[in-house]
Amino acid sequence: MCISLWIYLRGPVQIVACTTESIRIEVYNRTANAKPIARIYVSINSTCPLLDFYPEKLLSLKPNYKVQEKMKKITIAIDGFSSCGKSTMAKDLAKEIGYIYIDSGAMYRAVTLYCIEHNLFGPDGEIKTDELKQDIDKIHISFRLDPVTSLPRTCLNGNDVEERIRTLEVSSKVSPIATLGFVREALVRQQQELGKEKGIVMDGRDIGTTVFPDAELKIFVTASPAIRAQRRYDELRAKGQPASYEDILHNVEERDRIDQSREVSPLRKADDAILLDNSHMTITEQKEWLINQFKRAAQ
Ligand SMILES: Nc1ncnc2c1ncn2[C@@H]1O[C@H](COP(=O)(O)OP(=O)(O)O)[C@@H](O)[C@H]1O
Ligand SMILES: Nc1ccn([C@H]2C[C@H](O)[C@@H](COP(=O)(O)OP(=O)(O)O)O2)c(=O)n1
Repeated sequence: MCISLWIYLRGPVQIVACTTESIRIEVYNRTANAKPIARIYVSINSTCPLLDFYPEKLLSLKPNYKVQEKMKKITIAIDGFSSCGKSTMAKDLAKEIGYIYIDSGAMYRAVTLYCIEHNLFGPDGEIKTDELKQDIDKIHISFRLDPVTSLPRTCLNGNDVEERIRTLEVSSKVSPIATLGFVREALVRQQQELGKEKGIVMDGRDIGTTVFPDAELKIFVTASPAIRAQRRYDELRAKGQPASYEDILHNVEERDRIDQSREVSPLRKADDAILLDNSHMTITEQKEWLINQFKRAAQ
């Protein structure tokens, strides 16, 4: 078993719970303060050794405590099609209300990057499933908080891979990886562990249906494939990464197809999810819309 923790500790630390399955640590201000400024959950499970931790309160530079304090702590699931703005919305909301934000897609992307780097794709793009199964114990995913942006950065076996998991190569290989039952089982367990205490916004494909079926607020986001491809194209160009609109559109459509048709936890709207088509909404408009949904659900 291997445990690695990276966190900027800003105060006294207290281990509040320690079982054979998990350790829960709270970090306090040096000044007397009843509330922890960070909570870290580390799950230890020999069949699922992927580790995650999240310094909760450090996520928010200025969380809107006024909104949060008088409301109940809930779970927010944001699912939907590729590149429609799920993580943008989820991050914006989490910052506003001081919740944990987890990008579950980043976890599938990190497993994909591991496969690329360890030659676990065959010449025709087929996954060497048996070898990946053997290696799954060696894949450690965690989130490290960026001290400048206060947003989580994805780490794979201790290395920051936040940029490398966003390339078109990873995007084009991630959907087949996400169809594998044993990969999904390992990641879903981790995601559920992270959300045990509520106060979390998680985005992905199966959050409202499989990971948190009891979430108090479920959103299902969509936008037209052309608009989604354009958004991803603009993003890659802005980062100075080479991009072809046609390749991205093809990738978006192909991933939609695989995500919707896979056997395990296919992408679908939960019956109790609210549908949002943000094709013609600005980022600010969708943020305001989502905050209103939160206020209603957390009352
Ligand atoms: N309403 C919007 N209008 C224009 N661009 C948007 C909107 N929402 C998100 N974006 C941009 O679209 C791109 C994809 O958004 P992202 O949040 O990464 O999508 P997802 O998490 O669904 O894959 C990002 O560059 C983001 O800034
Ligand atoms: N909960 C999740 C999250 C992502 N996935 C899969 C499906 C997606 O094609 C990949 C990558 O997800 P990601 O959210 O990063 O993809 P986009 O940002 O929408 O392009 O992972 C999944 O199967 N289940």
